[in-house]
Amino acid sequence: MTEPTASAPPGLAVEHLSFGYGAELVLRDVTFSVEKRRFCALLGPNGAGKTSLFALLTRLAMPRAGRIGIDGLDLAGAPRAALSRMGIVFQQSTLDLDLSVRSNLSYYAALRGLYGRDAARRIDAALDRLGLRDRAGVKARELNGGHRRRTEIARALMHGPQLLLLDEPTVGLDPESRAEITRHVHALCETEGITVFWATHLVDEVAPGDDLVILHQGRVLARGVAAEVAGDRPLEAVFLDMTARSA
Ligand SMILES: Nc1ncnc2c1ncn2[C@@H]1O[C@H](COP(=O)(O)OP(=O)(O)OP(=O)(O)O)[C@@H](O)[C@H]1O
Repeated sequence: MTEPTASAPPGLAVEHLSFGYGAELVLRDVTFSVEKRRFCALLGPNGAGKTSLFALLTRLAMPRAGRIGIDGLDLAGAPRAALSRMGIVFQQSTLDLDLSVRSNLSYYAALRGLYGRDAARRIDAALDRLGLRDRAGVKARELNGGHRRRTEIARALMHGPQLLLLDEPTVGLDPESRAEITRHVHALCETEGITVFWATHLVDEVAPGDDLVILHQGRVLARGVAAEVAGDRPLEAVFLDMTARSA
């Protein structure tokens, strides 16, 4: 995790961000940055503010204070250009269950202004990336939870984003599918060279070499490489201690 430099802006920069739904703030002076092509886990218990932060990153909500940079672009100043660099997987599934995997991707491609051969090529590439080519014709309703999530990740990558945001993408999955999706996205980060920002409340989804931001009650309690944040103790114990201490 590095501070921004003039030559290489971070994939994601969050600076002094504050936000609340009413009088009370649910994000307070949140600051961190993620270097390009890194996997960063946003780890926080229920109610920490993870989904609220995602709402700000995707401009579904506006901050009270602070700034968000995407690949060197200011999200408030150049929202279209900044958003076009992002792929997003929300916590709640947004697949049309009555459409096939391919049709779900085609529909989304059209929304992104992608048609014809270009769209077909991108869809095939996205299906291959997520190991879904043999399920292209299957209705989303007939997929298991893990394959539905993979379809959403494939869809989020179709327009070639530099930054992939995932809000608790393994919620509701069985342990095997959860481990598989977590592994898959870590691999994508390496092979595709994209920056990944992954929200979770589950410590076992964080690899020792990942960047890590621990969020609790709207505040950043720790940030850095996960192994360094953990030190010589298991990350789970450090996380539980930190969140209990600040409660
Ligand atoms: N629409 C809303 N109106 C008012 N308060 C809200 C709203 N959405 C969230 N909150 C509150 O904001 C705080 C942060 O919630 P948020 O959903 O961002 O946390 P989270 O880390 O994503 O939690 P979870 O893992 O449970 O989804 C919580 O106290 C929550 O009750």
